Amino acid sequence: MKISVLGAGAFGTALAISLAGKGAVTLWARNPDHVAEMQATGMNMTRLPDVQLPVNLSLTGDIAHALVADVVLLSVPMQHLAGFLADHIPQGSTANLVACCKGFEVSTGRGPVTIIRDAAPRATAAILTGPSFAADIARGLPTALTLACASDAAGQMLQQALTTQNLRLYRTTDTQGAELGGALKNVVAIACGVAIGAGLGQSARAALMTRGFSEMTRLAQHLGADANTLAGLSGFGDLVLTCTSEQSRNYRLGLSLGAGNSFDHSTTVEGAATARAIVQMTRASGVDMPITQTVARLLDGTADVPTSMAALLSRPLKEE
Ligand SMILES: NC(=O)C1=CN([C@@H]2O[C@H](COP(=O)(O)OP(=O)(O)OC[C@H]3O[C@@H](n4cnc5c(N)ncnc54)[C@H](OP(=O)(O)O)[C@@H]3O)[C@@H](O)[C@H]2O)C=CC1
Ligand SMILES: O=C(CO)COP(=O)(O)O
Repeated sequence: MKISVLGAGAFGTALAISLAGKGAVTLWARNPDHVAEMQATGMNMTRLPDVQLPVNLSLTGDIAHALVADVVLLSVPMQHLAGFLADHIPQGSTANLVACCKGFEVSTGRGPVTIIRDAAPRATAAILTGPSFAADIARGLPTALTLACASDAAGQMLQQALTTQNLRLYRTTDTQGAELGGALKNVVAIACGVAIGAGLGQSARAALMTRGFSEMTRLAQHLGADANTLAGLSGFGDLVLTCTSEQSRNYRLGLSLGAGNSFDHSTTVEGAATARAIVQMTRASGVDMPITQTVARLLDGTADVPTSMAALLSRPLKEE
């Protein structure tokens, strides 16, 4: 079984390291200088410093070479996925394509699996998502993720192919639920970061996590996804990790916003664009998404932290 990972960011590199422990893996980076640097140093200094790349991991800038694989992992940021597929994956492709990104596209409201299906309708489209920091996977720490694929047979094959000694995959056919969990938890993590950054305390964070989970489940059910998927690794599991750790870039963006500090906007923070995408998606449907709307307003600069918190606290009282 030959596996290729397209995108040598932190997550793609970590997955490639883990998978190289059990077979032939190719890691593709778009920048030839980046490939040369990784080959020379045996590390991905820019994206995953301090981690040695296995000697059997093949590094390439040649996408045609990388596409000769049984399974292709797509590890580019969400807002670039559609353009990346249009540039590199033939429309008639029958490959096994696994999205390794989290979010919704601002311009169309599509999630990663839908984007893959639209770009290559004959391909097998799947998503790998759940609670995991790239640095943990790369260091071989135990991690459990969700592999979602509409075809259970293909999902079983991918589950076997992508499970490693320390990376344990659970399987579902609910791709929509898996997409939504991974996308929405990032938005709630920004909100939690804001609360902690603004000094509102751990109780406020617990409230945001719980009501955020309720919001995630509400939207998922409205769209026809399975609430059980949201309660699993790709939803609840990733929410817990991302809302409680400063390793998370989404949470750190929230911390900066809450504390009034600057933030490096070249950092990959999927929840920012996703908050905007979800607000657009839900505008007509009437699904109540107060935390997502608050995060979108904070990011757009149309509300400040005290006003936003006051607005959340003054919502009409209701049953839990
Ligand atoms: N980091 C983590 O712990 C985890 C990340 N994820 C998800 O993985 C996805 C990727 O994140 P992550 O790896 O952390 O991001 P990084 O910021 O570490 O890296 C992004 C990578 O994408 C590449 N890239 C950016 N734009 C394009 C493009 N248009 N075409 C091709 N390649 C492109 C970058 O290339 P270049 O270096 O040349 O700029 C870089 O290699 C995100 O959706 C994230 O939510 C999921 C779980 C854990
Ligand atoms: O998705 C992640 C953990 O599962 C990584 O979180 P960040 O993108 O916020 O760093």
